[in-house]
Amino acid sequence: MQPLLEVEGLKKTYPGFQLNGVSFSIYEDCITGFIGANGAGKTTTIRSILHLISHEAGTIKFKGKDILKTEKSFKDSIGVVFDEGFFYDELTLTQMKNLIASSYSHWDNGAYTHYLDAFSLRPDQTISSLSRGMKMKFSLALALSHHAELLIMDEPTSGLDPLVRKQFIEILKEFMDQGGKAVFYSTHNTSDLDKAADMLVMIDNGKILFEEDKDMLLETHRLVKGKGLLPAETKKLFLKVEQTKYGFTGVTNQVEEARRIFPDAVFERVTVEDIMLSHMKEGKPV
Ligand SMILES: Nc1ncnc2c1ncn2[C@@H]1O[C@H](COP(=O)(O)OP(=O)(O)OP(=O)(O)O)[C@@H](O)[C@H]1O
Repeated sequence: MQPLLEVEGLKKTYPGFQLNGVSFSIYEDCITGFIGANGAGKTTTIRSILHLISHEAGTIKFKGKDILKTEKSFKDSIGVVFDEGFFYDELTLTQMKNLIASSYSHWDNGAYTHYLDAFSLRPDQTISSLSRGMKMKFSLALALSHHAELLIMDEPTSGLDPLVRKQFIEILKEFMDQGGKAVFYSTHNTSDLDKAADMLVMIDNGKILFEEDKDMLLETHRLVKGKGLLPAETKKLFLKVEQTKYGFTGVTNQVEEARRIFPDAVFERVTVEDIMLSHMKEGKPV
């Protein structure tokens, strides 16, 4: 796998919070989900990558080149979608598009019209008349209309209904089918990542907890449900385990050992949410 974007040693300090040497890569032909609790540092990381905020240390390379030295070509190569689009409410979609299109070297009006049609958006509508879902679709249409190689999105699906989220995933897959592309997006909708993600990057309290292939994670973890009281000395087999008066439920990545010790327990496949929760303890990393 070829890294398209490499983030190395990113540091950004706010009072009471620090991105602390954040490093990870976004690979070509991969949809990478960026997960973590509220306040973990997802938006701060994305804004630092996009240079919307300054950072104190760290390098960001796109196709092996420092983006500070290739600012214009990096901007041309990425499509960006935020939770709330940065739009002027009083403008029509066409007026807003014209403003944005002029800053890209390879704007493709045919592609833009295609997406506007596909999303049932009217060019003469004003931004203020768009619902949340329509705004996201408009953002996506803009992000996909200048031959971007990498889509970077911060919670693009927050507050959207399941049907729009399904459509969103279909568009991402269509984008990826072109080949040589990559998507990086933060979300709390982990069930979408079960369907769409190839890689997962998890951040907690400003530090990367893991950067893994999703299928590998799902393959190497199991949700274990057993009866009775869990012996204290076996707790270390679990990333997180909960005991009730009826039995215990926990996520393990030591599946063979757990099967040996709990032959009567039920072993179920995990979801991205199970993995995420198993790495968090009441908002703090284990
Ligand atoms: N402009 C700012 N000034 C001061 N602190 C900030 C600023 N922006 C973010 N922070 C702090 O940085 C931390 C990380 O915030 P960030 O928005 O990156 O988290 P997040 O993972 O995107 O959270 P969420 O899932 O809730 O969107 C939080 O503690 C937040 O309060």
